[in-house]
Amino acid sequence: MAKHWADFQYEIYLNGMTGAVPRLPTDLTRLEELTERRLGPGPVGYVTGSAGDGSTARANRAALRRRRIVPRMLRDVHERDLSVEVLGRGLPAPLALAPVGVLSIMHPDAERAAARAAAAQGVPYVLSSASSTPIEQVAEAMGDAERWFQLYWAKDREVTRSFLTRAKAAGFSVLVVTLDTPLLAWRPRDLDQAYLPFLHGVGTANYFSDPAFRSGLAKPVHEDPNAAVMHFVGMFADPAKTWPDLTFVRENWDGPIVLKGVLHPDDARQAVDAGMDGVVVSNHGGRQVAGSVAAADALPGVVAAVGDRLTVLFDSGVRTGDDVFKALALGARAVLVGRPYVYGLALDGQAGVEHVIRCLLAELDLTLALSGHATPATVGPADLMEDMAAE
Ligand SMILES: Cc1cc2nc3c(=O)[nH]c(=O)nc-3n(C[C@H](O)[C@H](O)[C@H](O)COP(=O)(O)O)c2cc1C
Ligand SMILES: CCCCC(=O)C(=O)O
Repeated sequence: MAKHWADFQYEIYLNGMTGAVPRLPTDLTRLEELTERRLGPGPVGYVTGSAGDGSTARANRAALRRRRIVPRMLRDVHERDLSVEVLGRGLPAPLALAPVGVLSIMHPDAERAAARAAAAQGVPYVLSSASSTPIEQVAEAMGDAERWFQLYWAKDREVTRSFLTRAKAAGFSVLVVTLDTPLLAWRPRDLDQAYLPFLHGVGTANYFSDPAFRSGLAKPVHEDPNAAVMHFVGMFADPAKTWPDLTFVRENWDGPIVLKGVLHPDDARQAVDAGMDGVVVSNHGGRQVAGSVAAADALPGVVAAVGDRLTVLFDSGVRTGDDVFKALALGARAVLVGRPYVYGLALDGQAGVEHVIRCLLAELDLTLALSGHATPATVGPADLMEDMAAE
């Protein structure tokens, strides 16, 4: 029998018999406000902030809330199974932790804590290129748990080649190539405080640990750390790249490759032509193009264009189990979640990240059951209706 994630509900109530209540709220939409009070203004602005006036991040939430579930009754949901197959791997649930850089500004245990939490709960951890912990050390913290690597596709080919070699050797299976960040967007919350996390003593240790990166520096990192950070800022991504350049990535990675940040159906079709295995429909949590289409509004078009040829994943704005349900209903195979687990990390380290995963999946399990589904496979557009007046 598959694990019933909803059992977490009665575990919480039973623990309550000894006076214990969860350390963090079980309504994950409340974590942002708590994090605002916990972290310093620089880090909190960086994690909660978005591009421009924040309209894309708000649109992401609105597009999910606007879709309402139409539950079905009497459909035997006694035995449920949330497991899904994604890119040839069996996952216990349709969820992965999104790549998030510089986690050391959120919690001293940083990427190791997030990776351990993912491993403990069995969901894939997607490690950011811009992590504050080197690739190998994250792998070591994870044992043989499922791990994916997110590539910032550098100007310097040798850095990209080196990252891919290191990630492969460290047991990362799926490559996630982020396309939506060829430049860092206009982010007023960071600009108004003149706060660029990489310049505040946390650097991007993953780059600093890389021999190919270091060989591009005029002076060793410890002699001029700010110059090293500015070198990173100038080379971590490459606005000159075009679709044919993907050949290089394909030739240097023999596992599945997923393109993250696809919103237009024609770009999804180009991903097929480029021999890719999947896409993440995402607007980077509203952090890149202000005024962009909401990710959930872009999802059906991408699914219609390539859903039979590529694995379509989704992120941007997922905060609750019913949000995950809605993304599945719109055609996503699985979702990535970003800020909520970072808030969990900031508030309670590894335990906080595990709390977020368990709440999301318990709520998803119950949403499925209460809507008449025993598995994600049966969920589809007929489970949703649109309510333009929804709050
Ligand atoms: C603080 C922060 C740092 C991020 N760093 C990266 C990164 O290094 N690479 C990447 O592909 N996406 C990065 N993202 C975007 C996430 O992977 C993901 O697309 C986004 O957070 C999803 O939206 P959500 O936060 O609403 O769940 C970052 C997001 C945040 C909030
Ligand atoms: C250099 C880019 C860093 C991380 C990122 O993707 C984000 O802040 O959204």
